[in-house]
Amino acid sequence: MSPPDSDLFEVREIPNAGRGVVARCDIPAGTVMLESGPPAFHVIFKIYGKETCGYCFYWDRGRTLPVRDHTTAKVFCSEECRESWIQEQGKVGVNAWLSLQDFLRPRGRGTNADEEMGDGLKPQPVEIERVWQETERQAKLLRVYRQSKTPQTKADRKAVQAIMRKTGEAIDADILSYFLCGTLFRYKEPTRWNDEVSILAMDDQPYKTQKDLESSCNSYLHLVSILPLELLPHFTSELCRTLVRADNHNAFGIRSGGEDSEEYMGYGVYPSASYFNHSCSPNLRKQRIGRQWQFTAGQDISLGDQCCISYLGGDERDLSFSDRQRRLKDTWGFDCSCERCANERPD
Ligand SMILES: C[S@@+](CC[C@H](N)C(=O)[O-])C[C@H]1O[C@@H](n2cnc3c(N)ncnc32)[C@H](O)[C@@H]1O
Repeated sequence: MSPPDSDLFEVREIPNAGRGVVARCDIPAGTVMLESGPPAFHVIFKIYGKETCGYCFYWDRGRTLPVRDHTTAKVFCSEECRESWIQEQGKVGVNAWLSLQDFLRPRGRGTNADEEMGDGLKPQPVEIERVWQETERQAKLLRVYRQSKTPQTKADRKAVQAIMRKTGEAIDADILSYFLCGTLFRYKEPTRWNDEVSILAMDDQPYKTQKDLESSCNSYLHLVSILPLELLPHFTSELCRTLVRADNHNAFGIRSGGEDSEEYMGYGVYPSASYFNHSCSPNLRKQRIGRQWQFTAGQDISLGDQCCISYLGGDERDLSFSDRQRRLKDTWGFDCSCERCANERPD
């Protein structure tokens, strides 16, 4: 279990910023430092689902793409991408996406991506634990119900129906997709899950509101009720909780055009790219090329320098010290300790 390593950089502890990437040698501007490979797990929001290639994330200015798979509701820019997607998902994966689509289709079930997730305080760890424990209790009933070969008691059936009724009002296609993608990753790549995902920086308070927490718990119950039985033992509340905790600190936005483009189509976690800390004057540039991110030295970097990207969007880099600090705290939950902030911090 170790972070990525290369001839150009190593991952080290950085004062006040956890681990970070440090140059192992002098690196000339323009050097490609890292290509991340595809995301371990990601989501393309439902509203962009018909316009974004399910494999390579190609987006043609909102036009519908030519290759459509009606059963899984995925679209692709080419037959080749469709074939690659099918191969990557495997039989179990394709079946799982079919089950999800069957669940979503009849009721035109939607997305909360752009919806107000409600006001209120961030749930604290104790409250998060309580809600997930209650959810797990309900999930156990659902699992027994689905796996049981013997007829259920009337009371059990009623209990299961009550759970599904309760959760049925609040269905979030985006969280469901994200959880399913993460589940398939762990199912297919258990070693990478242990070595790369479980060691990422995790957020202990990842839910913005109580409603946000409930959406996650409901999505877990929905998937317990519909996933192919083969996947069920691999799909746990612990997995869902890790996916949410990891995405808050590590996800990269998947945008349509350049890095700062307006169309925010989804997000993904790329473990090898998760060790770049933020700087308000970054020395790396990042660019999404299809399914992966490429990180390039934006200037000459000296041996021992920390290699940083910017977590802020285009114009945000011009914000004042206090506005940048607020933005990073609100969105990412940390007090920026980069060199520029240290220099601009009023005494
Ligand atoms: C993608 S991770 C970067 C790697 C992380 N430092 C680690 O130890 O795994 C993002 C997290 O790193 C920390 N971080 C990144 N840039 C920082 C900065 N400029 N100042 C303080 N903390 C920072 C924050 O905790 C943030 O949520």
